[in-house]
Amino acid sequence: MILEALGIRKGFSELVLADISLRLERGEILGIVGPNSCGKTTLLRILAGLEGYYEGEVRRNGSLSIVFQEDRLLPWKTLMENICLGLKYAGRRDIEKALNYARRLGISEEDLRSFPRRVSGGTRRKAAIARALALEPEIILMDEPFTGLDFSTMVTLRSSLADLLRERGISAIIVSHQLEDLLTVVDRCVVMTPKPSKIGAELNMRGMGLEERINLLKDVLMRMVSDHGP
Ligand SMILES: Nc1ncnc2c1ncn2[C@@H]1O[C@H](COP(=O)(O)OP(=O)(O)OP(=O)(O)O)[C@@H](O)[C@H]1O
Repeated sequence: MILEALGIRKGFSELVLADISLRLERGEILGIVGPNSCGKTTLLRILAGLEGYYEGEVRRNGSLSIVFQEDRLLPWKTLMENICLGLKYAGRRDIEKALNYARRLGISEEDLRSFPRRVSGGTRRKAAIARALALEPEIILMDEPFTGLDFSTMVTLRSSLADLLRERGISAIIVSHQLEDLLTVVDRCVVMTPKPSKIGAELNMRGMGLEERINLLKDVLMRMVSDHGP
């Protein structure tokens, strides 16, 4: 186990996460799906240590980076400078390695030298992911990495990202509404119920083809809708 959540409970004006327990194994890619506002982002923030108050426990056995839903790039710095920002603060000099992650994700040399406003949304998303990978974390948490991208960007990002994670043995949790893209890359998937949310189902998808994965998830979602209402 590299990351584990035990009995997480968290609310704001109302209870959002009622009782969430999950476990990420070393080298595993875990998907999280769930209805709007069930608390997926809040859960990622708790796993990353960014939420001050919650009940339950998070256990972590490795370094962690998070990719937020918004790219959060500094507009006055080039993509290259943005990607290397964390390295600079960490006092590290392995810039070439960081830029290689960016290239592997499909960012061109020209875009690397450009400011965020000059490049496409897809390239900004890739830069945000490259910035997180540049720190060479053992765990990466990604909030909606495939959402809002055009089809070809999504397909190339999905495969280059999965290759990089597998190659480097990085353990990952990916939250996504893009079910087909998510299911293509995960080993396992957990499904959250509507809030106050719990884990409604846990699906081991290793060794399954995409169609089988989609059908399995569809069945589970249909069952959960009939149990919890729309
Ligand atoms: N800082 C906050 N203050 C008050 N309420 C919050 C805060 N953060 C989240 N919430 C509320 O908690 C609930 C869960 O939000 P969260 O963004 O975690 O859900 P989500 O599943 O990621 O949503 P989506 O599917 O829309 O991305 C929502 O009702 C949201 O309004």
